[in-house]
Amino acid sequence: MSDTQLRPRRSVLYMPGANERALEKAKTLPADALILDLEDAVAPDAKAEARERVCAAAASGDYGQREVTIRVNGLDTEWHEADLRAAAEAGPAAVVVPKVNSAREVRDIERALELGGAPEHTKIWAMVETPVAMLHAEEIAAASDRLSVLVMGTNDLAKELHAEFVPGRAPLLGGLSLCLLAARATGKVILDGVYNDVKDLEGFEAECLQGRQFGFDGKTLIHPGQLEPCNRVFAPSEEEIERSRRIIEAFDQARAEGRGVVTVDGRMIENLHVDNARRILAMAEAINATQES
Ligand SMILES: CC(C)(COP(=O)(O)OP(=O)(O)OC[C@H]1O[C@@H](n2cnc3c(N)ncnc32)[C@H](O)[C@@H]1OP(=O)(O)O)[C@@H](O)C(=O)NCCC(=O)NCCSC(=O)C[C@H](O)C(=O)O
Ligand SMILES: [Mg+2]
Repeated sequence: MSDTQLRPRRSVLYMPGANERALEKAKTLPADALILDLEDAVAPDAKAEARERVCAAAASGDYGQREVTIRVNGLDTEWHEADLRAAAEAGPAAVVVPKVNSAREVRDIERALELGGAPEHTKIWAMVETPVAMLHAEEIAAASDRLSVLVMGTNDLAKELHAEFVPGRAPLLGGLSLCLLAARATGKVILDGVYNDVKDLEGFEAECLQGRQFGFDGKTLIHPGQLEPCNRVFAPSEEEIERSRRIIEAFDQARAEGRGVVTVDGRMIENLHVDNARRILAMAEAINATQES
C-alpha cells in the first residue's frame, strides 16, 4: 500500500467556508481531514470572501495533523477558475472538485494546478456524484497520478437519479459499487457520502458500518457530532487487531513447518488473508501515530 493509501481518512468533515466559527472550531476537532467548502455551503454573494478566508486557513498550518483540503466550485461555474488559482497558491493537501464527469476534466484541473504553481503535495480529490460519473468512474480515477481520492456525492447522486433516501440506501448501491470498483482497480482512496440527519446518530452509525463493510476508507461528514462514531467504526477494532496478529503468527508458524494453509478460529487462512491482516495492523498503527503526535 502506498503512503497515500495508508494515511487514515476515517472522518472527513465539511465546513462552510464562510463560517469563521466552524473554521476555528475545526482546529480542535478529532477529524482526520477537513474539506473547507466554497461550493454548496456558501451563498453566491459570500463566495469571494469565503475564498480568501478558506485559502488563508489552508495556508496557516494551524490544523495540526488534520489534512486540510479546499472544495472549489464546479467546472461550469463563474467561480471555478478563480477558486482553482487561489487554491493552487494556498497549497492545501488537496483540491476537492465537485461533479467531475470525465478524464478530460481531471486533466484540465491537473493542468490548471500546474499552471497556477500548486505544490506537488496538493492532490486532486474528485467528487463523483452524477450518473455520468458513475459510468465513467474508472476513467476518472485513472486519469491522473495527482488524483488520489474519489469522494462520493450521494446528495447530488440521489437528486440526479430521482431516488429516495431510504435506510440501507438500496437506490444508490449500484453507483457506490461502481465507484468502489474503480477506486480499488486504480489504487485510489475512496470516501463515502454524507448523512444529512445530524440528530439521528443511530441511523448515522448504521450507515458508517455499511460503508465500512462495503470497503470505503472513510466517510464525509457535516457535523462535529458525527466524528466519534465515524472514527470508531472506520478504525480496526481491538478484536480485529488481535485476530490479525494471530493470523500472521499462525501462518508464519505453518510456513516454517512447510504448510501453505492453516486454520484460525476454525477458518481457513491463506496468503491473501495474511495480506489483509497486515493491512489492518498497518492502518491501526497509522491511526495510533496520528493520535500520539
Ligand atoms: C448542518 C449544520 C447547518 C448544523 O448547524 P448548527 O445547527 O449550527 O449546528 P450545531 O448548533 O449543532 O453546532 C454545534 C457546534 O458545532 C459547530 N459546527 C457545526 N457544524 C460544523 C462543521 N461542519 N464544522 C465545524 N464546526 C461545526 C458550530 O459552529 C457549533 O459550535 P459552537 O458554537 O462552538 O458550539 C452545520 O453543521 C453545517 O453547516 N454543516 C456543514 C454543511 C456543509 O458543509 N455542507 C456542504 C457539504 S455536504 C455536500 O455538499 C455533499 C455532496 O456534495 C453531495 O452531493 O452529497
Ligand atoms: Mg454534491
